[in-house]
Amino acid sequence: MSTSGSSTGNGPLYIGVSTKMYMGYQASLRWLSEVRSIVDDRPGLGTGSGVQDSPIRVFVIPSFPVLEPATRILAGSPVLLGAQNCAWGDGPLTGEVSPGMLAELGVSLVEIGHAERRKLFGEDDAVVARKVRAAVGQSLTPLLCIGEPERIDAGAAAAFCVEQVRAATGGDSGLLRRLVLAYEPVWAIGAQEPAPPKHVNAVLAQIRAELGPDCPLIYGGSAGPGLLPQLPAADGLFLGRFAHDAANLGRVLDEALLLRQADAPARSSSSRS
Ligand SMILES: O=C[C@H](O)COP(=O)(O)O
Repeated sequence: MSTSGSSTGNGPLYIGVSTKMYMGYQASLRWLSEVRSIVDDRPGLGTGSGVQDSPIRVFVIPSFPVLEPATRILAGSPVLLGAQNCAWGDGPLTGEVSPGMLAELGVSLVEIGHAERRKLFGEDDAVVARKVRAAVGQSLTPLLCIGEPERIDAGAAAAFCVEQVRAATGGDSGLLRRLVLAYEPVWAIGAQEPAPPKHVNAVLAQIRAELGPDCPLIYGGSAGPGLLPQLPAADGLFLGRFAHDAANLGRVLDEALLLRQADAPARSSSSRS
């Protein structure tokens, strides 16, 4: 999946959902079928063959055992398939899933460094960095999750996140260009409400100023309908619980389509100049 260039303002918006471990196998399949219908009902999202031209990149990240049937449910649609984690390689890593196998399955992006992996499964910066390289080595796009653990001011939060990105990439700008960054303040994950838009916009703007325009930067943490229009600094949303009702994903996609339609005249005139 090509991610080149920042999408803020005129590039694609990334709208994705992880099911985490909230759904069983059958429920996941039903949800994926609903997502498929919701996307099919919105021709502005494009088709599977035209995904690189679509103004919106939709992705879903179900549990590992669901990935293979997901490829059939989503076949021909523009929805990209992601995995919630990967190993740092293959071989003697019992119980893990290699990036190579994910690529073989048709997965195009993989979450790395989610706050729950860092906190509950002891993934430190070194492990995250190994996974990022392993994923890129198999042409997967790492969806690198970053975010401050506690409520702190926007400047300190952005500095924390930039350090996480540098640790994950070793400062390699070529690697940075291969990522999608998901800013998820840990304190806003699993909460009633997302982080305040003012905080999110300030953190995203400062991360962007530090890292440059080369990779999409999206927001996650209790996100749902109504949030995206309040986040002009975000290149999209990474949704959890509030999109497990697939109708809410539809609402967010409508908001994303409206935003990109509103941008279209500016985009076409800037492409002429
Ligand atoms: O994976 C998604 C994010 O961690 C957000 O999850 P949430 O919306 O349920 O807080």
